[in-house]
Amino acid sequence: MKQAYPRWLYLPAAIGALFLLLPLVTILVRTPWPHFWELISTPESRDALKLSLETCLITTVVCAVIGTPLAVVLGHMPNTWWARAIRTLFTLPMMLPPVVAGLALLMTWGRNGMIGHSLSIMGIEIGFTTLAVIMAQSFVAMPFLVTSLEGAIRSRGYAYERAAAALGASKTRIFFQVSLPMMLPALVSGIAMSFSRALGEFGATITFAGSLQGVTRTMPLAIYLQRESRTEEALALAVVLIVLAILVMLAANTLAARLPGGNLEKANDQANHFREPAAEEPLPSSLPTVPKKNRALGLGPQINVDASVDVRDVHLKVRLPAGNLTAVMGPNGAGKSTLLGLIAGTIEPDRGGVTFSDFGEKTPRIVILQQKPLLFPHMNALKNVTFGLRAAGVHRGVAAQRALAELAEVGCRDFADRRPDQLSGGQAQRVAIARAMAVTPDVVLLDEPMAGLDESSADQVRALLRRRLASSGATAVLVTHDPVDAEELADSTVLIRYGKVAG
Ligand SMILES: Nc1ncnc2c1ncn2[C@@H]1O[C@H](COP(=O)(O)OP(=O)(O)OP(=O)(O)O)[C@@H](O)[C@H]1O
Repeated sequence: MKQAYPRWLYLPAAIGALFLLLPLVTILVRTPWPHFWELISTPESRDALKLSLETCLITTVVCAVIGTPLAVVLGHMPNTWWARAIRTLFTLPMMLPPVVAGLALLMTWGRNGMIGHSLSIMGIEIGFTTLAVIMAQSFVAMPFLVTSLEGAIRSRGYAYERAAAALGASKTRIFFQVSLPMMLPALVSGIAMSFSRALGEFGATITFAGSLQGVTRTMPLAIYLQRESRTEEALALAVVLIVLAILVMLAANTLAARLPGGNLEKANDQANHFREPAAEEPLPSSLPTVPKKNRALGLGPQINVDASVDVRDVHLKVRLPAGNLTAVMGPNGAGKSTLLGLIAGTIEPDRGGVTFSDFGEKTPRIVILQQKPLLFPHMNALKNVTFGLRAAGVHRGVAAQRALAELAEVGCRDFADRRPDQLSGGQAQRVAIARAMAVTPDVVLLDEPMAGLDESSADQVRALLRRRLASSGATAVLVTHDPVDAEELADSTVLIRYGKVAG
C-alpha cells in the first residue's frame, strides 16, 4: 500500500501545520532585514545574546553530567507502578508553569528559602545572580534529557550489557564501553533538546533570577522587555533565537542518526536478514594460533540442574556431562530457554539450583550464543572479539593478535574492520562465536544460534561450532528445534516437555 492513511487526514494535518508555522513565518516577514545586524548589535542585545549562549552551554553540560546518571538509574528501574510514579516525578518540571518552577526555586534557594537562608548567612547568594539563571534553566531543561535518554535505555533493553557481562567485563567497563556509546544517539538528541529548552527559558528565570542586563537578562527576557517600545529589536533577537534552536536540533538529529547504533533497528535488521554471499567462503582447516584447552586436562564442568521456577511451571532435574555437547529439544513453551537461564544465572529458581562439579572451586565462565549475535554495534569485528580479552586484562597488542587468530578461525579475518551492520547474518554469527570462544569459556550455552540463517550459513556455523567446541573442551548446551543440529552436533539429547525432563 502506497499510503497507509486516509486522504481526508490532510485537512486537519494542514490546519495543524499552518497553526504551528504561521506565527514563525510572520516573525520572519515582519523582521526589518535591512537593519538586522544593527539591531542585534546594540549593547543590550549583545549582552543578552552573550549571556544566553554562556548560560545555555553551562546548563547543557550540567544536564549531561547529572542528567545522564539519573536517566541510567531510572531506566534500570523495574516496570512497576511505584517505579512509573517515580519516573513521572522527574518529568514534572516539564509540565509545571515556568513561573511555578521559578517560585519553587526561589522558595528553596532564594535569600529566605529553605536552603538559601543558610547559604545567605554564610555569605552565599544565589537568587538574582547568573548562577540562578543556570539553575532555572537546568531545572526546566534537564527533564527533557532525562526522559529521552531513560526511554531509549528502557526500550533498548539490556541484552548487550548481559552479553558484555558474560564475556567477563566489570560493570564500570560495561557502562563506559557498551552502555554509554550505545546511548550516544539518544544522549545527543537529549542534549540538543535541553539546550533548546534552556535557550527559550523565561518564566523560571525572571521569577528566580530577575532581569539585570548582563547578569540575568537572557534573550527571552530582553525580547519580552523590548516587545512594545522597541519591537524591531525584539523581532531581530527572536529570529536569532529561532535560528539557533533550529540549527542545534538539526545538527543533533543529523549527528544522532550517523552515530553507530543511531539506527540500531536497521543494524539488527541487516545483521538478521542480509543474505550470505553466494560464493561459499571456505573455513580454514587448520587451527594454528588459538590457545586450546587440553581436552583431557581442561574440560568444562559437569552441570547439575535440580531447580523449579513456579511461575513458569518448570521443574527440571538433569545432569549434563562435562565437556559434552547436550542438545535440548522439546515443543514451544516446554522450558528449554528456562533451563539455559537457570544455568546462566539470569533466572532465579524458587527451589533448588544449579551446581557445577568436576571443576574444583573455580566459578565457570559461561558464555551465551543466541539467534541474535548481539555484536556491539559501535565496535568493529576485531574490537568485538578483543573486548572480552581486554576485560580479562590481556595486553592490547596480545589481545588484538589473539582476536585476529580467532577471527581467522571462523573465516572472518578479512572482515576485522567491519562494523556489525556491514556483516551478513552468518558472518555476524561467526564473529559472535569468535568473540565467545576468545575468552576460553568453560560453559557455552547455545540458544538456537542457527535459527534465522539461510541454509548454507547455518551449515557453516554448525561446522564451525562442532570444530570449535570440540577443540575447547567446554561443556555446551544447545537449545534447538532442528533435529539436524542435534544429530550433527550433540553427544546426547535431552527432551523437555511441559516443564519437565521427559527423556
Ligand atoms: N518472563 C516470563 N514470565 C512468566 N512465564 C514465562 C516467562 N517466559 C516464559 N514463560 C513461560 O515459561 C514456560 C517455559 O518457557 P520457555 O521460554 O523456557 O520455553 P521454550 O521451551 O524455550 O519455548 P520456545 O521453544 O518457544 O522458545 C512457558 O510456559 C512460558 O509461557
